[in-house]
Amino acid sequence: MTLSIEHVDLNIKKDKILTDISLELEQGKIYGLLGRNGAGKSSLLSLIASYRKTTNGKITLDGKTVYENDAVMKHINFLYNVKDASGETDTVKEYIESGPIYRDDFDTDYGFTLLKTFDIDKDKKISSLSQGQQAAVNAALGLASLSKVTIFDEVTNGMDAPTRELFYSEVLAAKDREERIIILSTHIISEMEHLFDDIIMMHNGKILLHESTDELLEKGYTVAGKAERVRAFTDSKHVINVKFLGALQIDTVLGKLSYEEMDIAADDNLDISPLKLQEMFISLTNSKKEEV
Ligand SMILES: Nc1ncnc2c1ncn2[C@@H]1O[C@H](COP(=O)(O)OP(=O)(O)OP(=O)(O)O)[C@@H](O)[C@H]1O
Repeated sequence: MTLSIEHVDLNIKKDKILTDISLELEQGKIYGLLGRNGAGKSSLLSLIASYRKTTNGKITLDGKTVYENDAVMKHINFLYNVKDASGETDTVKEYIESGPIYRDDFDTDYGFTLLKTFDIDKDKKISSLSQGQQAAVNAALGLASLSKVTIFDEVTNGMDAPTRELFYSEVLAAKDREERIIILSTHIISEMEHLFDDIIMMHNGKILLHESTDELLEKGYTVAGKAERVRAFTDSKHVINVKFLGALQIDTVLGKLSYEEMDIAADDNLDISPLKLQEMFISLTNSKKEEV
């Protein structure tokens, strides 16, 4: 199964929201969709879910057009946080039980198991749940509908740390069990980095990069130590980020280190660590962009 996005533009009135987006997403992978506020993540996701029509270009699942095609759209599930659930009259139980009405791949038993996992009282009204509990119910709906393409747009917002951890485990299990395409858009990068097979970074309505997480993080390293020693070590290198923690300087560098350089770093008491996705994201989405 392949989800293809080909040369997609989205204009709203005179504003160019998305420009020439092309991506190919494969089954059995979790994609981390990253971008600063307003980068265009939700806009792109709403096009994949057929909530909007592309201005140009096309989106297909296994070659079949997604937009206004019920046979394809039923395989795509888009979960996002509802800002105001005060109008919801259903209980959590009724909400989960109505899942199969909307999605024929909905696993009601799994939905109830997830409620227990997330410690949600199924007899409570949706409108009476806290923000984090509503987010957990939303996540349960997305996981329990076994859609081939499952999109979670910042669904962890409001969840506490233990609930987020439980959600991450369920996402990983769902990917392995059903070989889904799972797209997670998030700002909690460092915490979710381990989930992502691939990273898609967006900036100003365009794709900045799409790479496997492993390959991306092999493109550089960080050097930490006494400021003057770090500066001397990275002087002729491609530094994309500099951070200070007290007397410690931490440089993020693109490129590979030779064995000789590693020996020099060790002699200078410098700590060399793998690249961190969050540091890379911050520097790449600064106004002054770097090529990777
Ligand atoms: N209905 C709309 N009308 C006009 N502009 C819109 C509309 N929806 C979104 N935009 C604009 O499109 C751009 C991308 O918004 P989008 O919500 O896709 O970003 P995002 O990456 O999801 O941001 P965030 O991380 O803040 O949720 C923003 O500049 C936003 O103002």
